[in-house]
Amino acid sequence: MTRKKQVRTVIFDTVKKQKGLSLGIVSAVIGAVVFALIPPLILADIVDSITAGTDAAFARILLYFAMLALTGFTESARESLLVVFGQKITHALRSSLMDKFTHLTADNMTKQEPGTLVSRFVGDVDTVETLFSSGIISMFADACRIISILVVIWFRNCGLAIVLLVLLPFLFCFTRHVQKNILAAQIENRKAVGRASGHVPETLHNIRTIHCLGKEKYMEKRYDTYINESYRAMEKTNFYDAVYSPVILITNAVVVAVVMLLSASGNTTVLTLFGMSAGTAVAVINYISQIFTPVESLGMEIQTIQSALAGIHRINEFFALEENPDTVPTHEPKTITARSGNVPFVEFRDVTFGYDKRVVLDHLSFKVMAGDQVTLTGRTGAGKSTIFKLLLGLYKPQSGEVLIHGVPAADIRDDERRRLFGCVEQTFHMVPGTVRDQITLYDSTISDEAVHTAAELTGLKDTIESMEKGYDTRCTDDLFSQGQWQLLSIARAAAAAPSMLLFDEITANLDAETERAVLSALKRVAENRTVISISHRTSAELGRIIALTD
Ligand SMILES: Nc1ncnc2c1ncn2[C@@H]1O[C@H](COP(=O)(O)OP(=O)(O)OP(=O)(O)O)[C@@H](O)[C@H]1O
Repeated sequence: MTRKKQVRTVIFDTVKKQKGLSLGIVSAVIGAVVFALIPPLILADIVDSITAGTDAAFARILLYFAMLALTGFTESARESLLVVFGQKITHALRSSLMDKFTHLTADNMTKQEPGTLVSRFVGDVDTVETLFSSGIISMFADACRIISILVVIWFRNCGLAIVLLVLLPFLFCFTRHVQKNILAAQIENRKAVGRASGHVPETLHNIRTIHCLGKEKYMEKRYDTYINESYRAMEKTNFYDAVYSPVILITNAVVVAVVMLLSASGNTTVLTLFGMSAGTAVAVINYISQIFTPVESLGMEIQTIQSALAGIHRINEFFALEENPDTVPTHEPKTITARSGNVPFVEFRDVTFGYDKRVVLDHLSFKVMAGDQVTLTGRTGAGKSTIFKLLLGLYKPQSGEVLIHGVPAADIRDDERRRLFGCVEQTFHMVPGTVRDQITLYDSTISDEAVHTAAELTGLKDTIESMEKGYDTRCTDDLFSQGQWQLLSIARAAAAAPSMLLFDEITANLDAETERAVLSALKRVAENRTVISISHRTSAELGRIIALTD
């Protein structure tokens, strides 16, 4: 099932939750547009009074400054409220992305590249924030400002209004051209940055192989290529950024000059369109600079919006990925572990499964009864670990059924799954925290007694208790040897007292002596439990053998 979440729904939910803030933004936007129109009109009046030889009332001068202050105040209120709103959106989006990530199907989760994922959580979400702090709402405010100024100019100097009406579409086309090129360059840059950020963890992950094969230069070169691609894309963006603003400013200056020249001409026809009083001239110059400023920022805002759209598109793609179904069980909760009798603990009934189009398991059938201890063997890539993934409900079979006590494995609830299965893999995956946290995995239902018993069963008790802080020692990579980590892994599996243990080649990376220690711990923990283990080596085999053949 896929939750119908999209960037749009996250934004609407935030607007609904932040009603006061949203209302404040709307008032500040309207206030800023209206108040910005008034000062030039008052100024025109004052100048006309002075040129007519009458006294410019002190109150009017005060009002002019008060209006200027009010315009500044509403504009900064708008900016501040938009920044706060943008941060609320960022918070909501990151929470939703994390929620989505934790619900992804195993298949989708393993396909995520770390670099791309990070750029989605950080870069793409930031672009959506700028959509609000300096994008869509500022653009709407600027559009309202342009229209309102045009209307006022029309009543004061219709010739200038006509000039602006002719000029603005050209400016708009120029702006669009610049924006399109900037967007293309930004997408190129984002891809290159994604590749570069993915390259660092990839290098770290494979550092030993790189050193062994002497591939340091190759890795450096690849990183340089990604950085250069990003640099070239950034250069393109900077070029268009640098060209855009001067063109707008020069046009502003030319329009003012032309209108002033025309209004000073003696031609009566020209004067019917461009003639104006000294006060109106002052107001008009003011308005012209006011109309060019929003046109200039409109260009930047459209650019912000376009790059945010690319970010929104990528986030929506992520939101559209398939999720694990909400485990609404088809069975009564807490009944699976209790079932026994003739129902097999595990049954693979004519199971066919593969990743993408490649078939890994082809019509596989076998049963494991409660208390059985079996070992899966087969050539590498035969699908042994895949059987575990199906058992744990991480994947569903393409045909056939994987049943745990008669219930499809994928339908088992998460809390019940930990009571059913204890899984030990080839390597230990540490969680941040103490030795106790490694064993309990933060499950508060696992008592201290269970933790101690698990440590004792695996032979780790003395080692842990000899540490200064015992079970409360914070774990670091060098706290235990490889074999001891593996024993801790077995303790983790045993602590929840699961009905079944799954061992995936747990002695694969160990020397002979450590292997013996791990195997004897494994045998103690496996006593009276159902066990399925994967093994290439006969020494590690446990009970009945199920061989996977081609
Ligand atoms: N998440 C995945 N996406 C795509 N292919 C996968 C995935 N996991 C495993 N495979 C492929 O499926 C096949 C079976 O893998 P699996 O790990 O189950 O084999 P295995 O028998 O456990 O092998 P080994 O003994 O080497 O661990 C392999 O060819 C592997 O490359």
